[in-house]
Amino acid sequence: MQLINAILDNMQVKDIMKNKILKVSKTDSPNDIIKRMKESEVDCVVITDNDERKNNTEFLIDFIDLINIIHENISLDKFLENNKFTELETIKTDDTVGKVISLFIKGYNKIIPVYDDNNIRGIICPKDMIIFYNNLLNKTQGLFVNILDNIHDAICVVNKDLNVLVWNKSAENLYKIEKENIFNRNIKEIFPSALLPRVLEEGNTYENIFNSPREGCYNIISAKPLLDNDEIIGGVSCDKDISELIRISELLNKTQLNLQVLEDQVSNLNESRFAFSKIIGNDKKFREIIEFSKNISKSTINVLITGESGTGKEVFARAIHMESGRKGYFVPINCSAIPGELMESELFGYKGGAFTGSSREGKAGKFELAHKGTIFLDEIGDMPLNMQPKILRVIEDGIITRIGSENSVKIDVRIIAATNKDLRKLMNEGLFRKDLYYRLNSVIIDLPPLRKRKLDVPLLANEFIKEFCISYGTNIIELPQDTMEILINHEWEGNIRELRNLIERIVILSKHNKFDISYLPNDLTAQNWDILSTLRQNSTGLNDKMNNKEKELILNALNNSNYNKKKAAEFLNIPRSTLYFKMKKHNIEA
Ligand SMILES: Nc1ncnc2c1ncn2[C@@H]1O[C@H](COP(=O)(O)OP(=O)(O)OP(=O)(O)O)[C@@H](O)[C@H]1O
Repeated sequence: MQLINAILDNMQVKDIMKNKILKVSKTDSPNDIIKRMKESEVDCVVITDNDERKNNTEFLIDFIDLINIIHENISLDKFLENNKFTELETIKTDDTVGKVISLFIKGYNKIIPVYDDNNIRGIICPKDMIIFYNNLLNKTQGLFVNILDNIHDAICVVNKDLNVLVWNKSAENLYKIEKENIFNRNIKEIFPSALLPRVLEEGNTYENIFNSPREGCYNIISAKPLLDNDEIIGGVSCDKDISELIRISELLNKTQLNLQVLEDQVSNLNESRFAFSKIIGNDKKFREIIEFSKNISKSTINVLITGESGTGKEVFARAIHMESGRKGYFVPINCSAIPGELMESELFGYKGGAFTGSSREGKAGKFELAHKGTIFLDEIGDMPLNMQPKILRVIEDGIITRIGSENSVKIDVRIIAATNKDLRKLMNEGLFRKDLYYRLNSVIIDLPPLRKRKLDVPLLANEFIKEFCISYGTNIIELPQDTMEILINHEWEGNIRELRNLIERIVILSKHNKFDISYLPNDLTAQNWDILSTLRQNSTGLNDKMNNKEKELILNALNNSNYNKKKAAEFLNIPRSTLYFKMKKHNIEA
């Protein structure tokens, strides 16, 4: 109704009035006027003669008035004298249509003349108004149906007898019932357990009730009674189709589950990759170091790992973290790789907008990231002097403050530092703080260089061969004994890293051919030339010895048989043709 009123109040009388007006004189005969009205197809006429009884100089009479005049056999003039016009309502061209409608609603049922500057400009007939109003109702009803059909939720309206009055397109789709098949039918007949009968019976509102009308179809229903002056005149329900949501949520659950499984697998993989069990080495001293490291893993004691480059310091640090069972991350930071001026922000982070170019949200530092985990300060010997007291403070108080922030954060981080430098020497040179050194070295794990556990070389080499052959998809290659000897005797300044890189090179070069000694880098073969030549010499000597022995045996057989080749061949237990061949090979005259 509000919508109709708004439409009516936005239309002016001049938009709907009839402006075809037939003007007649009061001296004209009523029969003649009726005839002209028919010809002109108008419902009423305007009598234009001046009359002092009215302000208006024009009067309006309609078809019925004229019939009465003829019936009563009086003149038009007499009819006008009877003052009937005082009963006519008047209206102006720019009045709202709403004003006209309210006149008719109040019971007025005659033509309304429309005036503008005291002149009749048009008329409004009750009959036309009924048609206009009816059209308007139909249009607004169409508009409502259109609106309802475009609502994503299924809407159902029933009257107080539970007969369906409204059933929108979404309801058709959701319940697979066409409007024509449900209109005016009792909702209970179609949905015996529908919510609306309960709503009308109890007068209660229900919200967000879960419902699954058929397999794979899920919805949430809200329903409330429709009231007119506290009297229930029907009910409306609104059903949200959440089948798609449920499907997506099931999918999400499944995906989450898969993700969890994958995450578990990855973390198992990672864990096992870095576990102590994956550290290769049978050297007695080295095994003792592994055992010792395992034992201190569970504590939170700070650890300093020393050893030449490539001896496995990071491998040990990761294994200690893994074995410790700490839930946080293992966060490695290479102190020699970070410029001094960035070190503080890398380690402690910064508050948003702390300095030019810093991100607005700020950034957590490595210490924060390692909360409940382990931070690995690799190459600690390269830690700038000005940073060392700050590291000491974190070790002592477990507190960090982001650059630019006034708030300190308490963290729980296990510290493992590593170095291939002599920290004592650095201390003596004033490049490393004593207090920091003594804080870091609660436990020292000193890893031996590879040249001090030479017997682990074949073990490591074969493990790396397996690893790279698998990752490059080649057949597992076997290193000849002489090559292995070279590897065992090599100095390995780069330690395990150098060995690992070399094996990778060999595997790549051997991909399409068999392994060849030339695949070893020149410096390695040059360094080990002595071993190589001894090995070669040994193998050449054997061949020569065997050849000499063969010649000696053949000459003996020939001498004993007086150079009778048949007898000599029989003696040597070889075919005569083979004897001839071998005599030729050893330059023995026949
Ligand atoms: N015992 C081991 N078993 C198997 N692989 C090892 C072992 N020790 C080291 N490695 C491998 O050797 C390489 C070097 O190890 P790592 O980075 O731990 O050495 P590092 O002492 O930390 O070196 P740097 O001092 O240069 O940082 C890595 O590829 C690592 O996987």
